[in-house]
Amino acid sequence: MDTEADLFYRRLPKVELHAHLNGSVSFETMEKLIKQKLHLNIEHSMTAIRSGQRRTLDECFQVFKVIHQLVDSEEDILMVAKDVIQEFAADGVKYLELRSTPREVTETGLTKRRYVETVLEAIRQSKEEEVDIDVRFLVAVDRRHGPEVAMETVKLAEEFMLSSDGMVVGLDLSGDPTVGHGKDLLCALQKAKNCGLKLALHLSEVPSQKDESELLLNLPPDRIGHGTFLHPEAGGSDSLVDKVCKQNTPIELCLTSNVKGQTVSSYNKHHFQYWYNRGHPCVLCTDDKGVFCTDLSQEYQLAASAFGLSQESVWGLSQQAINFTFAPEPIKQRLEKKWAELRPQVLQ
Ligand SMILES: CNc1ncnc2c1ncn2[C@@H]1O[C@H](COP(=O)(O)O)[C@@H](O)[C@H]1O
Repeated sequence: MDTEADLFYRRLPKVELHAHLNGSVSFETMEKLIKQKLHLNIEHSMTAIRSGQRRTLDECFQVFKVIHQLVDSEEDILMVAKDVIQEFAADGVKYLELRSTPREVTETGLTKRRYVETVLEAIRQSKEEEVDIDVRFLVAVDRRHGPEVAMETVKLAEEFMLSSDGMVVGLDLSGDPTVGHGKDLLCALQKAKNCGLKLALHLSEVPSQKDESELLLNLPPDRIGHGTFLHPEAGGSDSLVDKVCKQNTPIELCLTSNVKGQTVSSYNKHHFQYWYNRGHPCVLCTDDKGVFCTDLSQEYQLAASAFGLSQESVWGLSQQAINFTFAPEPIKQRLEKKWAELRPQVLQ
C-alpha cells in the first residue's frame, strides 16, 4: 500500500518533458507484445532493467533494438502510444511531451509518415476518451542514422508541425551518444530551428562530447537532455556552463536512467544537485520509464530523498516545469490554473 509520502508524489501534478515512446512501454504492454510475437523468443529480462540492476549505456541501446522488434507495425504503435499516455495520466502527469524516432519496416508496410500519423492518432484518441492529460509530440532524430536521414526527418517534422493542429511542437536529437558527431547534424538542426520547431537536444550524456556540446549550444537548443558532463566537476568546462546559464536553457534530468545506465554513480551524486543549487531551470523526467522501471512520481521522490527537498520545494519544481514546455501560452496558463486548483489538496 502507498504510504502518505508516496501519495503526495502521486497526487502531485507533474509535467513530463523527456519520454522516449519505445523506452516508456510498461511491463503490462510488453506482456501483450511478447505474447503476440512468441516466435521472437523475447523475455521481459531483455526489455527492462529491474531494481538494483545496472547496465552500460551500450547495453541500454541493445535493449531498444529488442523493443523495436516487438513494436514494428501501425497497430503496435497505436497500442503502445495509447497505453503510455494512459499510464502517464494515471501517474498524475498533466502535460506530456512524448518523443519518438519515425521508423519504416518493410515487412509490415510501416512508413515514417504513417509512424508519425499513428502516434498523432493515439494522442487524438486519448483526448477523445477524455484521458486527463495534454500530450504533444517531438519528432526524434537518431544521431546514428547520419545527416541525410536527419534532414529527411526535419522535413517530415516541419510538415507535421504545420498540419497537426499544434500537436507536433519540436525536434529531439537522441540515440547512442558514442556514435557520430553533432557537427554533421548541425545543418539539419539549424533548418529545424529556422522553420519554428523547438529543439530538445541530448547533450554531454557521455564525457567525450565536449566539443560537440560547444557547437550545439550555439544553435542554441530550447532544452537540454541530460547534460551529465557539462560542468567542470564532471569533466566539462566553465565555458559550457556559462553558455547554458547565459541562455538559461532548461535541463531535463533523468535520475534513474543515468544511475541504471551508469553514467552517474549514485542518486546523491547526480548532477541535478549542481544545477538545482545554482537556481538553474531543471525539470525531472523519466527518459524511458519502461526500460528503467520507473515513473515520474518515483523520480520526484528519489530526488527529494537524495537532496533533502521539502514538499514545498518539490511542488515548486513541478510547477516551474510548466514554463519549460513547448506548449503555446494559453496551454501554459491552463496548466498554471490547474496547479493552483490542486495545490490545497496536495500540499496539506
Ligand atoms: C538512455 N538514454 C538515451 N540517450 C539517447 N537516446 C535515447 C536514450 N533513451 C532512449 N533513446 C532514444 O530513443 C529510442 C527509443 O525510443 P523511440 O524508438 O524513439 O520511441 C532509442 O532507440 C534512442 O534513439
